[in-house]
Amino acid sequence: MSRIKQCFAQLAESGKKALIPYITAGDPTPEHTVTIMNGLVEAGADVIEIGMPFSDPMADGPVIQLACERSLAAGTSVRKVLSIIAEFRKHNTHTPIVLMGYLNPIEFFGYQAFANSAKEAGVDGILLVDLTPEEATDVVECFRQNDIDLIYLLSPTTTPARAKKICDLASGYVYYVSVKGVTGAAELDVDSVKQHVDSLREITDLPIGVGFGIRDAKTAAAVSHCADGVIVGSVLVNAIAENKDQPKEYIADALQAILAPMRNEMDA
Ligand SMILES: O=P(O)(O)OC[C@@H](O)[C@@H](O)c1c[nH]c2ccccc12
Repeated sequence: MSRIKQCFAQLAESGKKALIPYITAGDPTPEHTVTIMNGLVEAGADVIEIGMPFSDPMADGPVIQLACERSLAAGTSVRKVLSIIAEFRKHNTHTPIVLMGYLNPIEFFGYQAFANSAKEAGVDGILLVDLTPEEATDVVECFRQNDIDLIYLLSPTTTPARAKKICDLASGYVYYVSVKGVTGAAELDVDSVKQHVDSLREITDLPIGVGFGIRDAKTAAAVSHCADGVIVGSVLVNAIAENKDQPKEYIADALQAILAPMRNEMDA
């Protein structure tokens, strides 16, 4: 059983929901990332979503765009991201890692080579923002061969027919994007999220994670009541930006101070 599947199964058994923080790898520098990841686990992360920095992150708002810039300026490459994950895996073999990114750098690296190296580094899932299900066949095969789960995005405007097609390709979990727009959205309507998640339940048995616009413990808890997991990005990435000149342990603490209350409120 994949690490992601196992994680959601264990959570379901104990009546809990997955807390999935997102950070951009190499932000502010590659030397920071493992320490920050350890902090996220300590604060109660069940899965970690790691972004591969990209120069044109079209689904991202300003907060994550700037994180990509900091990371690229510090020399983060695809290979570097994988070595960061391998480093984390030396002492953590239980937390599933989902790599999030855009197609271009991976196409350049080579899909097969990337999928093989990702597996070797300890990656469990991959979320490629601009991979449409129509184009997916070859790419999907490279990841399948390596038992890497394919996480797909579904949005408020995805039709039921398309959602079904996407869910049939997906494994691990599906990611419901709570709002139309980019990451770091200000407002999220819990009632509308619940309605959409309920209708997705008729299409798929996969766990459903919800992300975009979750920035406080109250919202995280409210969303977790109608989904299987919550994904939290920009509020954490913003805390990295605000503390980027501090020691890495200090940054890790700042992120824990945001994530731990979410964990508490979700489990309450
Ligand atoms: O930042 P937010 O609003 O908390 O949303 C999570 C999101 O950042 C993370 O999952 C993510 C970062 N970049 C993305 C690109 C597409 C979809 C999702 C993402």
